[in-house]
Formats: sequence, structure tokens, C-alpha cells
Amino acid sequence: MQGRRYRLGVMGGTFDPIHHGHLVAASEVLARFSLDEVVFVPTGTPWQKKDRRVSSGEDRYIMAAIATSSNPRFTVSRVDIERAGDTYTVDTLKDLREERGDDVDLFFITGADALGQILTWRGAERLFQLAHFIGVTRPGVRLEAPSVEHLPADRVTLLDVPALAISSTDCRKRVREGLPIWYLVPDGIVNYINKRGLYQE
Ligand SMILES: Nc1ncnc2c1ncn2[C@@H]1O[C@H](COP(=O)(O)OP(=O)(O)OP(=O)(O)O)[C@@H](O)[C@H]1O
Ligand SMILES: O=C(O)c1ccc[n+]([C@@H]2O[C@H](COP(=O)([O-])O)[C@@H](O)[C@H]2O)c1
Repeated sequence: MQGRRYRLGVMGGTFDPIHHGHLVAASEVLARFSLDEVVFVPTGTPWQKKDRRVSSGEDRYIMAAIATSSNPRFTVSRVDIERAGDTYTVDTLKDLREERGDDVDLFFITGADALGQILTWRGAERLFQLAHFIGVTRPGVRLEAPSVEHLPADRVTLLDVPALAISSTDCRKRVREGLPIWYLVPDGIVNYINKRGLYQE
């Protein structure tokens, strides 16, 4: 008899900084899809965000590690920050497949905004062979056709998660303006941002 295959969720993001919207989405998908683990993968160089300043991969990796440390099913991967050049999800998924072996099913978790753009990603047709894609709700973004109707229906699932109107952009802006980000991000992230002086200007 064949054993049950390991189910690995993959939550890719710039995470500048990681916030409770990311963590709630990952936790909900983990429960609903009976995943064994969700690995958070901070991007190396997010090519679609080149018009803005992005904190170092190391800072974003450390923040992801701090934010996920209390959950035994959450882990963080360095595959994207250690790969040179622009970050493409097709490479992320290939690297994780190689690292974790063939007995693992991959579930890429992404917000509705990102899912709607997926056909602009590099190697879009290959992506759906590598992983199942789970698009989660995000306040202000409609999660339905037509934005996803061109995607392969058997490889994409849309999921309503408790919607948190939090974005990294808003967190950075609040820090810059001296407004609190307590409770939008885990406490350790507030402390890390202060300690490193991130987002001050
Ligand atoms: N509040 C949220 N609820 C659900 N998904 C989210 C939320 N915020 C971000 N995501 C998703 O998490 C992934 C990583 O997001 P990212 O790190 O770009 O955060 P962000 O808040 O969108 O950042 P920024 O405001 O800097 O663009 C993306 O797939 C994004 O759609
Ligand atoms: O592969 C691509 O071409 C591609 C283009 C844009 C975004 N992504 C991935 O989508 C995830 C969320 O990206 P972002 O920029 O919204 O944080 C992250 O894992 C990115 O690497 C991937």
C-alpha cells in the first residue's frame, strides 16, 4: 500500500515586512488543505517591484523566521534569497522539489492580487505542472472570474480566508509616519524593525 504523500504549502512573498495577513492566510490554507507544513519563501530580487526600495534579503528572512517561530508547522526557506538574479516562482518550485524529493505535493499559496497576474510570470504554463495554486481572498481584490478563468481549473483553487486589510506597504508607511504597527505584525517584528531602523525614510 502506498503511504500518504507529504503536503507542502509554499508561501512566497517579499515580506517587507511579514504581517498578520500573510500568517492568517498560511494558517487557514494549512488547515483547509490538510497540509503538513507551510514554508515561507522570502523573494531574492522581486523583479516586479524594481521601482521601489526593498529591504535586504537577510532582514526579510530574519523577520519571516521571527514571525513563524511559534508555529511548529511553519518554516522559512533561503532558496530565493540565495539564488542570484531576479526571483521567479518557477525556480522556487524547482528548487523545493529538488530539495524535498518526489514524494511531496506542492501547494503554492498566493493572494488574489498576485494570482490575477500569474499569466505574466515567467514560465506560467510550467508553473501549473509544478504545483497546485491556492488563491486566497484579500480585501479590495475580487477573487473570481474573469481574472482566473484562463487558469487551469484543476490546478487552481480559490479560498476565502478571514480577510485582514493589512499590507506591507501600509506597515512601511505607518512606520515612516510614526504610527503604530502593533497588532498588524507580530510583536517581534515591531521590535526588529525598531532595532534595525527599517522603513524610517
Ligand atoms: N492581507 C493579506 N491577505 C491575504 N493575502 C495577502 C495579504 N497580504 C499579502 N498577501 C499575499 O501574500 C503574498 C506575499 O505578499 P507581499 O509580501 O507582497 O505582501 P504585500 O502586503 O502585498 O506587500 P506590498 O504592500 O509591499 O506589495 C502575495 O501573494 C500577496 O497577495
Ligand atoms: O515568477 C514570476 O515571474 C513572479 C512574478 C511576480 C511574483 N512572483 C512571486 O509571487 C510571490 C508574491 O510576490 P510579491 O512580489 O507580491 O511579494 C513571490 O513568491 C514572488 O516570487 C513571481
